Amino acid sequence: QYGTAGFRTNAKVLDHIMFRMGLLATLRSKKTKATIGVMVTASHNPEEDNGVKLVDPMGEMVTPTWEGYATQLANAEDDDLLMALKDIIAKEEINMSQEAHVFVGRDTRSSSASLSQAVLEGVSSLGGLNKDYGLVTTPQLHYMVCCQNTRGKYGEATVEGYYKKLCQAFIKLIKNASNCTDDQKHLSLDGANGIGALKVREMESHLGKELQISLYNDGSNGKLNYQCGADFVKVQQKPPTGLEIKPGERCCSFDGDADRIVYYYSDSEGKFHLLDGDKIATLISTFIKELLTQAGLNVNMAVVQTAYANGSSTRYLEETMKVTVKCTKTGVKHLHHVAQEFDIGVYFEANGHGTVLLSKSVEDKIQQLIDSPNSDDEKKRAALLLQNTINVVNQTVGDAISDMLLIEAILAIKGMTVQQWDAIYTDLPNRQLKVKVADRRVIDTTDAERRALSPAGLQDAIDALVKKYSLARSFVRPSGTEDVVRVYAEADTQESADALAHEVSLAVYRLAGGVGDEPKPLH
Ligand SMILES: CC(=O)N[C@H]1[C@@H](OP(=O)(O)O)O[C@H](CO)[C@@H](O)[C@@H]1O
Repeated sequence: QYGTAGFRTNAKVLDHIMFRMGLLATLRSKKTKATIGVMVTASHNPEEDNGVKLVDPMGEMVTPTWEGYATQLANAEDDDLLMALKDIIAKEEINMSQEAHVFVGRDTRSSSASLSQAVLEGVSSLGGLNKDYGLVTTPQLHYMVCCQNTRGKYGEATVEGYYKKLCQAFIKLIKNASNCTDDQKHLSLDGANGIGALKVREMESHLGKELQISLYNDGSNGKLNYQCGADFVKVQQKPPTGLEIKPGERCCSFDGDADRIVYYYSDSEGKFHLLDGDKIATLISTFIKELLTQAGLNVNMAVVQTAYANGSSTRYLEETMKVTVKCTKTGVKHLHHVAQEFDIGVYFEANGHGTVLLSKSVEDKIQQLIDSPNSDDEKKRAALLLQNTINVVNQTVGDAISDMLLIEAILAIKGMTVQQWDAIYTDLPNRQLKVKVADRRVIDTTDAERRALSPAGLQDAIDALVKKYSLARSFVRPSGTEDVVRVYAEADTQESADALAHEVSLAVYRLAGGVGDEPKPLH
């Protein structure tokens, strides 16, 4: 039901672009008669400084038409702005006397205050009504927009309401964890020097003693996402700077706007182990599946992944867990929509962005079990656990805070250590690389981006390279957020994954118009 459309630029984003995003959100609100959110936030790449995300309850902002309007407005010269607005109003048949409501949030970068001010001015200039939530995480703004558009059914549209909803559910869940020691209640958290760190601090008083968080990279001196945060940890496959990692201890990293999370630990030999979005999806879906069985509920559940999901996770889910797995294009908007097609859809990108969606009919069935005098104790317990799971989850979008609470609760209830969770299946070694090309649009893909249709010969070259290695898989796709082609490879050993990724990068460089120096081998 929810979608975001990102708008980013490598150049310094000027206030006037933000002003125009305020105009766009106002038009969208008038068109849909719903509240729209605008989040001013950086991308995960510390070099790409500014961005804005539009939170749209109709999920329509993600269609090419509205993305096109965003570009049209952002690029219009001052003299043409009125024309561009009139054009959109006419095409969308927008009734300008309709009220408009826009919620605005921002992250902790020093530029965010003036950028969000520009958004607010854009909204006011078209007569829209705005509410400035100030410093919030992206998923918190999504939550507010949802509460507003469901007239409070989803919760209370305040930051306090968000903490209360999630923490109360977490505390109810954790009551089912017997023999949880203080050690197990401890978590080290890398806040990516971003808004998530501030918000976790704010939330702590609601958690009581049930979860003890040591916060690192809390923004007091480091730079947002720089050598820390979920994306750095996932791509570099190493711990963030600024976090003291003690052997065996459970750690996690948020990204800068707190919509992604990854877990990790280092073993007694100092080897780093990453538990990414695929491991998270596996843990959550297994937990929910067990509860559904205990509650005697037969519902249609699926895990939604992208091509970046580790092959081992897909195999484990399908073959061992007998869970339906779907693969979509990269980008949460794609995963979210596919997850909605199921009674329960657990979706995660490998990078740690994801959540769980539950249909109204499943929620009703769970409530009936809780209310029914005929349910036995086991069924009732399972149904209550499912209900509190639903309440701890932010169903509007992937949310690092909510995911963290759910994961912590599951580990405590199952009495599972991070090592046991990691041992559910073993990731295939993998490598992600980037290749610069003159025009990344020359690469066209199909089959959820797993196969390249163009340029000619590229897919054949990849197929031939993959054949050289065992358990290997590789694909390339143009990034949607950076001017690069991304290369992914996995294989039975790290050396093979690295070699395959390098060879595929060379094929891209040669067949898709690489620029600059030829990619060099990793070793
Ligand atoms: C491989 C990878 O991590 N890709 C990321 C990245 O997209 P690209 O289209 O690959 O640039 O940014 C997206 C938005 O944050 C995120 O949804 C996606 O998963």
